[in-house]
Amino acid sequence: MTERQKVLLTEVALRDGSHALSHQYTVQQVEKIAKGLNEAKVPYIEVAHGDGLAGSSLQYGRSKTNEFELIEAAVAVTDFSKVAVLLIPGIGTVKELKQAQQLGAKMARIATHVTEADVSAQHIYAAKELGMETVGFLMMSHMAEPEKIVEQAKLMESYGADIVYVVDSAGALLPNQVTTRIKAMKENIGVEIGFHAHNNLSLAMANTLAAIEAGATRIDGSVRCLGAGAGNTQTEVLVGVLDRMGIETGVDFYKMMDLAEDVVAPILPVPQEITKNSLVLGYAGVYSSFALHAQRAAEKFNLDARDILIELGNRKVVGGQEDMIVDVAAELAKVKTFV
Ligand SMILES: CC[C@H](O)CC(=O)C(=O)O
Ligand SMILES: [Mn+2]
Repeated sequence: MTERQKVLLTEVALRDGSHALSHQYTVQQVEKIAKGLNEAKVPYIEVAHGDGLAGSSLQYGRSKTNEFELIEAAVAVTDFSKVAVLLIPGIGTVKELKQAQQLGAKMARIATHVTEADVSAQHIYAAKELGMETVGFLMMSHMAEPEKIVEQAKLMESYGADIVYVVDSAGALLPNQVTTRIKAMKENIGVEIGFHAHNNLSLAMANTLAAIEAGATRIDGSVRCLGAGAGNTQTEVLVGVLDRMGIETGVDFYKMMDLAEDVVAPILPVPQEITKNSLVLGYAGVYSSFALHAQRAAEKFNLDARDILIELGNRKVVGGQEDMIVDVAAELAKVKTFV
């Protein structure tokens, strides 16, 4: 009998999904969701502020609950799933990484802009020293050609990353662009390859399947697609689709659907959908977590948030440059008063 192709899933609703809830998760909600994911046998559950460890701030949005309490709560209810944390060097530090590891986090995902992998060295070394499975997470991968991504992935591999992810932070990639990126990595790097999608152009599932077909074996999903912008690839749907394709995830399809419907849906302020602002994120290639900030700036300056997002895309603004959102809005408002 031939062995079934396997993919390992990381659930990001308790990290990327935090954006959809304006970082207002409570310990009770995290306990319930993590328990359900554990029972459904999801291999990894990421828990942190939406912008990673230490992201709670005026710039990125304040968390309702200290993320270490949330990590502790997730670890306490999981005996199968491993808890992962995400860290952007410069926002989070080795100190927070150590704290998360001491609380029981087993995987560290170190995220950098796709052309700045060199800033991940210290944090990847530290995560490996702490005995954590370590992922290099190349954000905004639509902004670099496959050759550049390979070069950056090789750097992360050289620092000790066990896995390197292509991250479609803006939900801007088209399936053929995912294929060329993952294929180039597959041909040139020796570690496992992962893929993280956003659904702004309604392509999260198609892009995820393209990534798997091209050789990705680590895939991110989010229950009810909770995540920044239009959210991520919907985990419970992905589990069903992969099963139909004969690809094994080890995740219990019925338990994932029940968790989505009975536990996650009731806590959502509004269902996650492709709104006009999230569609424009994908269209203009803008970091998904900018949508809510752009909406607030639009209200303040009496503008259409789409115009702000398009201009941010023109200027190739990247994660970490949230302060540019208000600057761009102010400039657009000034131009508007002069015409
Ligand atoms: C933590 C920053 C960012 O939201 C990571 C991510 O999920 C992405 O780039 O899509
Ligand atoms: Mn994301």
